[in-house]
Amino acid sequence: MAKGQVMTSVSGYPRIGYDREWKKALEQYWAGKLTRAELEAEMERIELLRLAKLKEEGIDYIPVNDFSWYDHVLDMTVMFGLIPERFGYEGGPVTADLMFALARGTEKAVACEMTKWFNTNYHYIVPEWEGKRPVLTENRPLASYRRAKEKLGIEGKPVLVGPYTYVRFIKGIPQGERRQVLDQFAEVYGRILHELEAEAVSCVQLDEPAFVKPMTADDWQAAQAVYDRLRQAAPGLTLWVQTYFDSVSGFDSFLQLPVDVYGLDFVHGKERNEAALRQTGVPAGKRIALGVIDGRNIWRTDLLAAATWLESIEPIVPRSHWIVQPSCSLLHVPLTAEREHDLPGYIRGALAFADEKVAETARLATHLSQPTAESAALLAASAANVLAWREEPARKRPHAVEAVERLIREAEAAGGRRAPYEQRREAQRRRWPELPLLPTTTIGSLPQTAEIRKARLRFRKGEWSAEAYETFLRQEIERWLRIQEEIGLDVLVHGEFERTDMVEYFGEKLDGFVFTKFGWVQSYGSRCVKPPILYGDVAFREAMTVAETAYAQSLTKRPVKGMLTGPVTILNWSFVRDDVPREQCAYQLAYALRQEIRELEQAGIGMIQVDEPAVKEGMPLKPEDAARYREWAVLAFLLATNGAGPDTQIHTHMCYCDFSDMVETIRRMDADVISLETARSGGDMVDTLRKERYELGIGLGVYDIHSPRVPSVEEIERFIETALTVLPAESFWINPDCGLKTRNEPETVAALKHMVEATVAVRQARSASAKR
Ligand code: MET
Ligand SMILES: [Zn+2]
Repeated sequence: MAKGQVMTSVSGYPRIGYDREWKKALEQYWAGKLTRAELEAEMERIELLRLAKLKEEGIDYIPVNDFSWYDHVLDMTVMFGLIPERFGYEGGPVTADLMFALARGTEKAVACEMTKWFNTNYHYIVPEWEGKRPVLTENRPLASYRRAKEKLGIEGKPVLVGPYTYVRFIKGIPQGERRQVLDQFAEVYGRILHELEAEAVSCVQLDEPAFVKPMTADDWQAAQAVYDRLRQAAPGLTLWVQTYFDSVSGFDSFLQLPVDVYGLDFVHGKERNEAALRQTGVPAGKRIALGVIDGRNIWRTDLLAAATWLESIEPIVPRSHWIVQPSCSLLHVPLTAEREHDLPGYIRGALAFADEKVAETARLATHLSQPTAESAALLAASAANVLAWREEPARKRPHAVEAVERLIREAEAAGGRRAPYEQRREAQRRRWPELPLLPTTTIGSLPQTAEIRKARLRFRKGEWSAEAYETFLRQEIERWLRIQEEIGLDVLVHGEFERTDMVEYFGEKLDGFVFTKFGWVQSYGSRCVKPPILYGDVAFREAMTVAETAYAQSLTKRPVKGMLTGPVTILNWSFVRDDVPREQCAYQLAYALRQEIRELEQAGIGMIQVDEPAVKEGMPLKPEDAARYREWAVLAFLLATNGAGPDTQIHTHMCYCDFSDMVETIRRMDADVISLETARSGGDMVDTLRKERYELGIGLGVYDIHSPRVPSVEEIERFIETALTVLPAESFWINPDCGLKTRNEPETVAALKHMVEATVAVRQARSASAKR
């Protein structure tokens, strides 16, 4: 007997297409190889294909308007006519070219900023506030709804970034005006919803992930006011407010919003959401969208466990009021695991990308609506599959696990740190007595020319032998060593020419990772990444970076810095197994890197950089979870590095990091030298350093590597002088902001020359004034 129909939904679906045809179309259009009409036709084809797919899978609430030509936040900005002055917009419809201009910049106008969408690797275009009232240039959700209906007969569910979250993202709203701005947006959202209601749209989803971030009583009051207005604007429309990526901050307030469906994440932040749900209940008649399938990760769900859990909340919300769905938009996972034939069967069988997750959602709801022998068997098979995966012997490396446990125990007993910094500094000074004050260096990668990329590809495809490839790499290393010496840099690098990507490179050389063929995920605009998959225990196989680094060192008397990617960064830029705690994986990675550091030391490499650019982005969304994360992130870094001798100089590097909230964590990482990106926030950094004395070695990025512009000697000099007002010269290093792989050779050489010239000038000025 049916206990009530359980509905299914999807919050969003990847837009890039099975062969990344979305990316290809965009890039061809930008290159002038596709007309506007051709682009439009291709985009529509891709959009309809995904809708048809969701329909075929039997999803009840099919998202429309989540599809975008670039970024869904930018779509909202365009819809509101929020075009910054510098783009010369004069009102009216916003063309696709103008939209692309905001995202990519033009000769006359710099692009809008881009930033990470919560703690994902998706980046959105940041809206800017210049005081102009938002308007409705075009009801885009309505247009998407009509397209789906006319072309496929689908009654789609328009998805929009909700007003509260959208306004929270706008940068430049003056203090104290946020409420008023929110009001203006509430009016425009009201019009959109009103028009959707008039079209007889049955249901609209407003995404409010900002509700999982800290929310004060005032914040909730503001949110309540907006939703009251939306309710008035469209009294008969089913309003669905969707949260994800963590638990809602303020469950009671959330449930007071005058909407019909409350969407909650029951994967990330599950314990808190569940406890609140059990405690508070759900107002009678309201429906609840239950995100029980992990939308962020790539593993299959134990559907039997999910069904059992759902049944446990039946006393709180009747089954007929459930909507089952993935925990968030599927934008963050690849499209299908079906084509990954090169992976071992036991891994492929454990994977669920977007399409598999959609199928899981449907399967779960079918069983819950009307259990049959067949549906029950499918659920049982799913549970058996997950169990087998958990027990799969090929994932287990007991020796590594044991060694890691031992290491942690030792670290805990000994405090985890190396010899005291002063002692290390002395040992390092003795090792490199010739190192001048304000040593100059780079962050690791040097320009990756088309020729280098071609060579790597040829080698990968088997067109080049290992010898031919190695000869090529050696030539390139040698050529760049000479260039660096000639520029006059003090600490040299080999250049990372052998690496396509700083995480992939290590993943390929460690046990415990696999790589997909088609597992692309959108990172920003047309750019897609293919994250490695950490599927089992990680273990060191053999030296990963010694050959190139030692070769570089053999060519010069100056120190060559070895380059490793840190444990937390490898973790945060991969899809990670979810059957053991994340920190466990971080420690295993750390142990493998620790062995690599040993190998480097034995090969005579004395300076080793362990890059951790992604520490900040793994930070939990809730402040109350941050301390634990910092704790294990620091421990992972220490486990990787604290085996190094006192006269080995450990460097680390972070870009994308707000030094002021990271300084304590950075200090505890105890690296001898950290290099930070500063050029774009130079002033702030200096301010922070004034307040927060930093005792260990620190390199400040003295120029922005994201732009082709070559900085002048004078401006670098000025920057160094300013920094010297807050940093002791003895601990200050000079470097660019980040790696140079995206820059070309002439601009790199010119910029580095200026950097060295500026440093020399500062050194001379100091010794002159010291003599006086
Ligand atoms: N060593 C790396 C490089 O120079 C660090 C990059 S941080 C994103 O490319
Ligand atoms: Zn960097």
